[in-house]
Order: sequence, then C-alpha cells, then structure tokens
Amino acid sequence: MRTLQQPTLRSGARRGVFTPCSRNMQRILATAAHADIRREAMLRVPLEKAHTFNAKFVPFTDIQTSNTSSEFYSLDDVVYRSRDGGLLDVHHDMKALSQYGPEYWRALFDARVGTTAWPFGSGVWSKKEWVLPGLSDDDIVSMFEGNSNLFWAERFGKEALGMTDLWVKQCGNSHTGSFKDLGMTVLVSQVNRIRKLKPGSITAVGCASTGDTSAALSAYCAAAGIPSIVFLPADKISLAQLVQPIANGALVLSIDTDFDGCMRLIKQVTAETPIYLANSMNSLRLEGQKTAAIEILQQFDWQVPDWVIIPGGNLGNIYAFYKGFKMCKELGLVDKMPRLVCAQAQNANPLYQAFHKAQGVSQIKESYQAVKAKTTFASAIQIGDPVSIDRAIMALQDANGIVEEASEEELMDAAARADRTGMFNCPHTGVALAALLKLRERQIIGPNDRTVVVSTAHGLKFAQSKVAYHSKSVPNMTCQFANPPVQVKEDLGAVMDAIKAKFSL
Ligand SMILES: Cc1ncc(COP(=O)(O)O)c(C=O)c1O
Ligand SMILES: N[C@@H](CCOP(=O)(O)O)C(=O)O
Repeated sequence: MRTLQQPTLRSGARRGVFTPCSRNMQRILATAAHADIRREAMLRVPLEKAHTFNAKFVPFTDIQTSNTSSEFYSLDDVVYRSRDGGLLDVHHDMKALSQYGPEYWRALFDARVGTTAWPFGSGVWSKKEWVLPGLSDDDIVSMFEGNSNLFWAERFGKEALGMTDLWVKQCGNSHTGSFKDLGMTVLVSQVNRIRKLKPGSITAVGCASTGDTSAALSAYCAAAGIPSIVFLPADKISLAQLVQPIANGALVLSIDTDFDGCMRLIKQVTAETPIYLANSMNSLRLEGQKTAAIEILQQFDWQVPDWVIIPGGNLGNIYAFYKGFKMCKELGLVDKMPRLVCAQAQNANPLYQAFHKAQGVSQIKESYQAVKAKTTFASAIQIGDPVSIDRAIMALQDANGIVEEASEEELMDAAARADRTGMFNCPHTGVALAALLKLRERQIIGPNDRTVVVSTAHGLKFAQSKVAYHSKSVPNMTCQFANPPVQVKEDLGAVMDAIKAKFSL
C-alpha cells in the first residue's frame, strides 16, 4: 500500500544553520504536499465520486435538529447571526470528506506532524481540509500553533487521585499563552482573505476579552498588518494579559464594566461598523479550537479517552472540543466519543447552577439563567452570560456530559498541588483539576479511566495570583500548598539553619 510522503527538505539545513523555512520554500513544500494528497486521493476515490471540500455558515439550530434549512452563508460574508438571531455554525461537506476514508485522514494528519511545510506544520492547518478547506495557503496567518504537548500527570494522578492514566493537554504552551491561538489563526486568516477579496469591507478586528482572546487577536492581527481593537473590563485581567495587546499595537479600551458588559458593547459596535467580531460567537474561531480534540486522539494513536475535562466561561471551547471529537467519530477515525466535563468557577457558574437544578443535562436548558459573575482568581472565565450556552448544552447532552464547579480555595489548592508535581497551572486549569478531584472522590471517574484535563492558559500569565497564594496573603484562604520563600541573611550559619530545618538534617 502506498504511504503518504512527508517532505523532508528544510531550508538552511544544508548550510548547517537553523532557520525556519522561508515562505517561498514553505510554499514549494506545501505544493509538494498538496500534490501528494491529490495523487493519494485519486488512487483512493474513483474520479466520478471525487468532491471538492467546502464549508459554509448555517444556523446552529440546523445542527441541533439535524435539519437542513435553505439558510446558509458563504464564509466570505460578514455575518455572525442567523436570520432568527441565533448562533451560526461552520458546516462541512461531510459526504465529500467521507469519500476519503478514515485511514486516509489518519495517515494524512499523522504525516504532517512536525513538518515545516507551510501551512501544515501548524496543528490547526495540518487539518486544513476539516477547518477552512477553501482558503488559499497564501492567506493563512499562522504561528505554527497547536501540536501542544500532552503531559502524563503521573505523580499527581497517583498521589492526589489514585489514578494511573491522567493527562494534561497543555494548550497554554502556545504563542500568546492560551488555546485562543488555535481559533485566532483561523479567524484572522479568513479576515485576511475577505480584506483582499473585498477591499474596505473590514477596517479592523475587535473583541471583548477577559485577557486571552485579546492577546491572541492582537498578535495575529499584528502579524498580518491588520488593525485590532480590544474591549477589556478595567482592573479585571492580569497584568501579563493586559500588556500583550498593548505591546502588539492594538487599540486597547479599558472599560469600566465586566466581561459581559464588554461583550454587549462589542456586539453593538461590530453590528454598526466595518469592525469584524473576533469572539467565539463567531463560529470561525471554533473551527480552529476543535483541532485540539483531534490532536488528543492523534496523540493517543487514535484511542479515545474516557473523560475530557474543560474549564468553561463563554462556553465556545466545550463545543469546539465536542465538534472535533464528533467529526472524528462521524468520519470513522474513532468509534466513540469521550464523556465531557465542563468545569466552572463557583463565582461564575451559570451552567453549573442549571445542571445542579436540573439534576443532569437532559433538562438543563429549562433551568438555565444567566448570572452576575463575581470576582474569581480564574478571571478569564469570570463570565455570567455565556454567548455559546446553546452550543455547550448540545455538546453536553450528546456527549453524556457533566458540569462541576470549584470554589476559590478548591481551584487555587488544586492548581498549587498539581504544580508541586511539575506543572505550572493557571487558575482555570485549577478549576478543571478541582472538578476532577471531586469527581474522583464521588467515584464518578474511576482509578483507571483515561482522563484528559485541558489546560487552557500558561501559568505565567497568572503569576500575581500565584504569588498571593504562596505568600499566604489571600484573605480567608488557608493556602495549604503554599511554599513561601525563606528570607535569609548573607551568613553561612543562617543558610545552613534554613536547609537543616527543611530537610531535618
Ligand atoms: C484561560 C481560559 N480558560 C478557559 C476559558 C473558557 O473558554 P470558553 O470561553 O470557550 O468557555 C477561557 C476563555 O473564556 C480562558 O481564557
Ligand atoms: N476567556 C475569553 C473570554 C472571551 O471568550 P471568547 O472565546 O468568546 O473570545 C478571553 O480570553 O477573552
């Protein structure tokens, strides 16, 4: 049987220096890779059956009800809502994709891992046919995002949870330090295309943000030379997050409200101006984010984990993961879905409240109500009126899902405890880890269940809260895993005393 060939030529390698491939070389390699894919496809699919892959916006209600209404939009249209005001979804021609068979897709995706060929070295664009198949490679704005490591949490699993098969998907190990890069490469690439196709149609790209979306938006726009605008809730995001869009040259509006207030404003502004909406209400973002789920399957050699735990705020990501897993199942790459857990901070928990009230996911929609989110260390998920609530409900209902919550102390303790086993978690990952601790305690998750916790941001973005925890300066919190630095004079005796005290020498 023929195997897919991976291009091996890397520019600079022959000269003995390390340089990334030039754009030109990357294009040559990409063309070679494309040619391979086309040749392979021809071998496998009778010509008369061959389809062109394509994708379009359809009303999300069509996805929910498996109906096909006549309403659809080109991805080149500037549109965020369906005629009845509902959400949209990017719909792929699944029939065309299914012509190629699961082995073809598995081999193709696997062959692209680690390549420098433009744009397939990106974990997102390595799945281009499933993301934005109609986009020209020249329009792609990518930092070779994705392909994040899956950390085997061996010590934390064993010591804290009695688990053998616990993994943390490190989506925060990324260009701007969060999973948002996965979605933003797709959205900004599509904007890049639209601006070329229809000059003057998009002046700038804007978002409301709790810090990570704005960082990703401003970086990708800066790389493409596209102006960006970010609406931030004043004094509610970390310093590291605030400085990112400032450094990348975005127009930064620090607004005296919370995230939900910023979201209301950006919706109005993008409805009335040629400013394009970059929040996950825009379903283009979710096409990129869903590739993290496909990557998890790939990293397990296409074995499906039992559980995937995802921190939830605006609730786009839980649906994105669901969609990634679902596409793999529908196209036969795997034979089942993992169970999904959405983990919320107790101080911003509208979905958890509905789940608790409805005692499960089946009646969750009827019990749902937006809330006023309170301050939480998990500041990026301090959201009370999530835009993607309908998407999240569908994902949880179809994936036999669960919603769990974590108090401030629980999330900070869980993050700190896991840090002691080699991680460096953001508070949102702490929410997911705390949810796991509770689900293990109640024996809902078993000791040998293969479980993936999705780490959504890099801990370094949240150094301030870690410093507060480790210096035990958080009011009403014991900070049981704090490890404060020991102040010592420049004196050998004092240094020896500190070491002896620690190691009982
Ligand atoms: C670090 C981090 N974790 C989790 C989330 C939650 O993702 P979503 O809003 O898609 O639910 C966000 C953003 O909302 C985030 O920035
Ligand atoms: N945590 C997000 C909140 C906005 O979510 P989005 O996915 O809708 O952009 C952020 O970092 O801003």
